[in-house]
Amino acid sequence: MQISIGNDHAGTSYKHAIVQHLKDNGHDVNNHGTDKEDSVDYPDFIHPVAKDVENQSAQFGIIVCGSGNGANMTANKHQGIRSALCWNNEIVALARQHNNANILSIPARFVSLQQAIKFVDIFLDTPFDGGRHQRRVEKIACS
Ligand SMILES: O=C(CO)[C@H](O)[C@H](O)[C@H](O)COP(=O)(O)O
Repeated sequence: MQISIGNDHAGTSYKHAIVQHLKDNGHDVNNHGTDKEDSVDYPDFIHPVAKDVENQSAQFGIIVCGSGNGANMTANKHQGIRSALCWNNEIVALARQHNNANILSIPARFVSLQQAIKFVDIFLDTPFDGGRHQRRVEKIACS
């Protein structure tokens, strides 16, 4: 599966571990950085991930910053994006099952690395339920 990933300086260490985990599990990864710990502006590294998912050059995106909020707000500015800020396993699963989320936003300063990697696995392994949720998801997009 083609996955795009991006992060700010608060998410760099988690990003590196997540990229390795994804590659170990046979996924292709577009890493949009940042790859350093120097302070950066998260929109610069999140917009490219959202564009990849929006133009379907990646099936899913993973974005990582300190609280997850700024990255999530940035990604959701893109028309075709449903980015979910998640902080426990159930919320990750529901983001896929009920909201057909295509980007996972991880709050690196508030969850452990082990939790973050588990969130990625749940996100990629959980299908959208469709049904009544499809009707609701279609109403999210503003015309
Ligand atoms: O998007 C954020 C805030 O909503 C992220 O948490 C950033 O990583 C955070 O703002 C960075 O803060 P810093 O003090 O500049 O490291």
